Amino acid sequence: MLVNVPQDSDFSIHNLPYGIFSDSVNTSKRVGVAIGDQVVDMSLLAKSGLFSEIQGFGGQAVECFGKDCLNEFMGCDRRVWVAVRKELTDFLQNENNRVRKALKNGGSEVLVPQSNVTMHLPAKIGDYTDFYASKEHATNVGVMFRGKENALNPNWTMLPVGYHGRASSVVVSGTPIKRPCGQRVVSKGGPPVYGQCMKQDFELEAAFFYGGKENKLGEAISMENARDHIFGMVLMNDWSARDIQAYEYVPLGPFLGKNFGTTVSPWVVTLDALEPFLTQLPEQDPKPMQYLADGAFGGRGETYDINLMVGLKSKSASSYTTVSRSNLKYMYWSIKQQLVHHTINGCNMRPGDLCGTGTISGPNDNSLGSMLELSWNGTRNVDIGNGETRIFLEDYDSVRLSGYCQGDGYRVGFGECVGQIIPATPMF
Ligand SMILES: O=C(O)/C=C/C(=O)CC(=O)CC(=O)O
Ligand SMILES: [Ca+2]
Ligand SMILES: [Mg+2]
Repeated sequence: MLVNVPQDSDFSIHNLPYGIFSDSVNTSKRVGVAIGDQVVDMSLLAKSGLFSEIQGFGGQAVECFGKDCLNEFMGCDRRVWVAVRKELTDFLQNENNRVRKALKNGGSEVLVPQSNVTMHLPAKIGDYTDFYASKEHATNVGVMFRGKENALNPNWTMLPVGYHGRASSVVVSGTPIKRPCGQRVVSKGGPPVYGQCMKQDFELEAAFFYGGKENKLGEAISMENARDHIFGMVLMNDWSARDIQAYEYVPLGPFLGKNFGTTVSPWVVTLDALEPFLTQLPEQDPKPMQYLADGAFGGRGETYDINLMVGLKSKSASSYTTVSRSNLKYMYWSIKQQLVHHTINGCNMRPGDLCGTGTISGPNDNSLGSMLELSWNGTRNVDIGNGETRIFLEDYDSVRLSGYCQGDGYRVGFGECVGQIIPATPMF
C-alpha cells in the first residue's frame, strides 16, 4: 500500500471518498480522494494518465478532476465511477501499477497530508431537499409541536414527507453558524416578538448527492434505476431554530427556522464503498405503493448500516462529549425511496443536487438526533461533560457529527461534520 492506514481510520482502501481540496502550495481547488491521513490529488493522477483508458471518460479525466466541484464527475455514468475506483485501488495497492512505476517518487508525489489541506463544499448544489424519514423523530416532533393525537399525519407512512430547503446556505464543515434572529413567541399564546433564537438546535442527518444523467423534466426515476442515480453520501447538520420554526411553519412547513445554515461533511462516500454495509429496512406497514416498493432483502427494501455519533463541546471544554449514538438503519424510508418519490411527479434532478435523509433518531433516549428531543423541548437537562448541561445550544457551542461503517478490521467512515454557533447580530 502506498499509504499505511490504521484499522480505525475512516479512510481505508475500501472507502476512497471524494472531496474538493486546496493547499498552501497549490491554492486552486481540485478533486481529491481521502486515504488514511493523506489526500490523493486526482488532478495529478489524471495528468499521469491513470484514467486515460476508461472508455467515455479518458478524454475528459484531466479537466474533470481539475474542477472546483464534483458536479461533472457526479454527472458521469455509474460505469465510470466504478472504473475510476478500480484504477485508483490498483494504483494505491499495487507497486507494479504502470502509472505508479512511471512516477519519479513511486507515486508519493500525488499525495498531500490531510493536515495541510483546506476542504471545500464538494459540489455546486443546485437544489437541496430535506426529508422527514425517521418514524421516531417525526413522532417525537409531532408530539411536541401538535400533541400526541396528531403526532404522525396519515400521509407519513404512505410517502417520504419532505420539503424544499435552501441550497445557497449549505456550507462545508468548519464554517461558523450565526445564531439567527426572527419572529418567535416568548409567552404561551402571546404575540410573536422579534429577537435572537432562544432554541438553537442541530439535526443529525445523512444526505445523498444525485448523480448520473439528469432525468428529463416529466420523467420519473424508477426504483430499478435509483441506485445508478445516487453518487454518494455525506453527513449533514440541518441547524434548526426551534422557536422560529414553531411559529412560522403553519401551513407550509420549515422556512427561516432552517435556511440560515446547513453544514455538510467534506468527503462524499460513494455507494460503491457502502455496498458491503447494505442491510434490510425496518418493516414498512402499510406496504408502500408499487412505485416505492424495493425488492431487496425479500421485499423489505435496503438501507445501510452506518453508526452515527453526535458530540458537543462548549467554549471552555477541551474535548467533545458524545450526546447521541444512532444509525442510518433505523430510518423508515430509504434513500432510494426518497429519490424515487422525489421524481414520481416528473421533477428533474441534476448532478450535485443534495437530499437530506431527515433527522436520524433511533428507538431509545441515547439515540435521539436533536436537542429538541434530547431535552424534550427544554424540560430535561442534557449532560455535555465539562460539568455543564444544556437544553438547547449556547453561543460558541460546537457540534460534531461523525459516522462510520465497521468492516472486518477496517472502516468506511465519513470523517467529521463540525460547526460552531456564533452570537446573533440583531437588527434592533
Ligand atoms: O413540523 C414538523 O413536524 C417538523 C419539521 C422539521 O423539523 C423538518 C425537518 O427538518 C425534518 C427532519 O429533519 O427530519
Ligand atoms: Ca432536517
Ligand atoms: Mg438547514
